[in-house]
Amino acid sequence: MPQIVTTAQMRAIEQTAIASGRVSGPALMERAGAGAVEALFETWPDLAAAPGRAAVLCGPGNNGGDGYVIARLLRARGWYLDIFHIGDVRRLPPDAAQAYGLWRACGKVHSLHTLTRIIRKAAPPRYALLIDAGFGIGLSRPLPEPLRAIFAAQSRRALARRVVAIDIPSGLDADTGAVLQPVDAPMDEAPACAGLACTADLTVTFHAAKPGHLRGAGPGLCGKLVVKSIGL
Ligand SMILES: NC(=O)C1=CN([C@@H]2O[C@H](COP(=O)(O)OP(=O)(O)OC[C@H]3O[C@@H](n4cnc5c(N)ncnc54)[C@H](O)[C@@H]3O)[C@@H](O)[C@H]2O)[C@@H](O)CC1
Ligand SMILES: [K+]
Repeated sequence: MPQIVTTAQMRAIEQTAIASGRVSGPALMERAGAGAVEALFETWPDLAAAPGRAAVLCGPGNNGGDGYVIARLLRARGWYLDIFHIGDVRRLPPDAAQAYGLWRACGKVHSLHTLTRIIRKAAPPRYALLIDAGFGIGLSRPLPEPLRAIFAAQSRRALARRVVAIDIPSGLDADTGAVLQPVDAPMDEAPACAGLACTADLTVTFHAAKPGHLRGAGPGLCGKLVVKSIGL
């Protein structure tokens, strides 16, 4: 596997593999989800031994699809899952929609606003794990406000004991390592405190690291970086 690929190179590698008929998009997504679960249990064996409760943030693209695969695999291992979808599930792209459909045979999906209400309560539930499958290499603009409030709360460890980011922490540009800043972002706060990006303890990426994991704000937001093969 190469050590670093840009987002354009990653998309080209995936498209070539899919076009050759060697693998399908949904199969790649299954491999990504399985790789993420493997990495998190390798990193935290205590979580493999004692299933707990996890919150999964699922975004509007294929990163969200990875989240639905992971939720299904964790449920099969005895975890309780609270799934929060960012956006409208009816607009998911095809591979992610398929992963969503398979999850819906196992459990419910809540809107992101439900989690916003939970974090406003005096004593929010502390999840064993927060899974950030919000945005991956397709992030194109600053994070929406409700998600920023959730990541700001998590920067105070208010929500979960551990955070795993799928492919890249949401809010971080995978090519540049920059945190995308909205015009109303507070200038005097660090990106994590302002919720402009997810601060992870573990980031699981696929095939190869992306430049943004290793540059700029990347190392500070990714935590431990694990690269998993998806057979490309
Ligand atoms: N079959 C596949 O396509 C596979 C995809 N993979 C996963 O898919 C990811 C890439 O998927 P996508 O290209 O769909 O990209 P993303 O899932 O990162 O998100 C793209 C979507 O989010 C929207 N968006 C971007 N920034 C936003 C913001 N700030 N607020 C609201 N909406 C925003 C875009 O308009 C687009 O609809 C990878 O990072 C990886 O996690 C892996 O599962 C491997 C297989
Ligand atoms: K992510």
